Amino acid sequence: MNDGDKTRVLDVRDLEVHYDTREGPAKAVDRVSFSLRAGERLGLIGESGSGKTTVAMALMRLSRPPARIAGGEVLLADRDLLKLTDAELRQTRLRDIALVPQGAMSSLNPVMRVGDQIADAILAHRRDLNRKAIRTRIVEGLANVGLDPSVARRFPHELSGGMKQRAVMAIATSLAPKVIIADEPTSALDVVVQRQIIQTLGRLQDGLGAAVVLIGHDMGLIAQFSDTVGVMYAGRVVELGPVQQIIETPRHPYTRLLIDSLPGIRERKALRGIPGLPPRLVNLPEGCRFAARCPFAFDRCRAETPEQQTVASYHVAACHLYPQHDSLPPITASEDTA
Ligand SMILES: Nc1ncnc2c1ncn2[C@@H]1O[C@H](COP(=O)(O)OP(=O)(O)OP(=O)(O)O)[C@@H](O)[C@H]1O
Repeated sequence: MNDGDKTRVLDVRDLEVHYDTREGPAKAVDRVSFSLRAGERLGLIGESGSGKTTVAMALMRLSRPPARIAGGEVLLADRDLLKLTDAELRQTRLRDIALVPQGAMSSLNPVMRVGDQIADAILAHRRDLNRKAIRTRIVEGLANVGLDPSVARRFPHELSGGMKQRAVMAIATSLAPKVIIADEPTSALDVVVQRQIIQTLGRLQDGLGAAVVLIGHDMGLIAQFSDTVGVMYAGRVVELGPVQQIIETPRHPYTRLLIDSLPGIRERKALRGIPGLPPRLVNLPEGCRFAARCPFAFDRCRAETPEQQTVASYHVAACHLYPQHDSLPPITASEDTA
């Protein structure tokens, strides 16, 4: 029986990433856990600085000083990526897990034709393929992201922003990875192109049967794409659950404020307007990282870090309101304007 769609392809457990600073470690990613099944789409959302890119880099084991993976596991099938040798890691990247990095321009080599860049990615793994087979794969790879075969002969500067992003997606998926991490693949593109790129990512993923982690700060775009949404705040996943539940009955106060701050979820606006600022990540006191901005905070929130609680089926929230409550209490007028 093929139960591939039920198989966990990525299991992230208690991932911790610190930036070493003169004042001590900044805990930019703190015990982040989530898992993905084949074909699943997880959207990871949070304000700027919440740790999304730091997670993406750690999932590829691309963290560089001052960033340091301080703990946890990244299980691809049953292998912990954090324990692989450098040679094993080179084989695993692109083939098992691939990153569509933030900023297409900076990830393309400006002095190399697009086709050669795809060929390089393939050749790093498939020395057995001859020129014709590689050529076929380049044309297929370009077609999969909606690009004409002629793009293979072009240099990055000859392409529009959207085409560059598609070219990056073609390189990242040239070895048919099982997991694709897409870090804000639409930032710096106009709204129409953004939607097209997300649709292309979806089609590409369907074709490959891959799982996707889509990182972004646009709840509309994330909601449109994802099956599951993880909400990050100051380095922690504060809520994780099915997209519809997250939108309709958010349990964590931060998620609720995030959604309430959107003029209309379908209008695809960026996050804005939660009063206050996230905490500094060095020398953090015990307690919930959101407590200072939370309309529901009580003494325990400032003293004890909340762990994830199951709040509904496949839905967790890291908040001391649970499991005592079924849902989030209403925000009163005075709290609303606080
Ligand atoms: N080189 C660094 N040294 C110290 N702290 C850093 C460094 N790089 C990032 N950080 C901190 O790590 C935290 C997470 O940053 P990260 O870039 O992962 O956030 P993000 O959610 O991806 O933001 P964005 O949406 O703007 O890309 C931030 O609070 C940032 O201040």
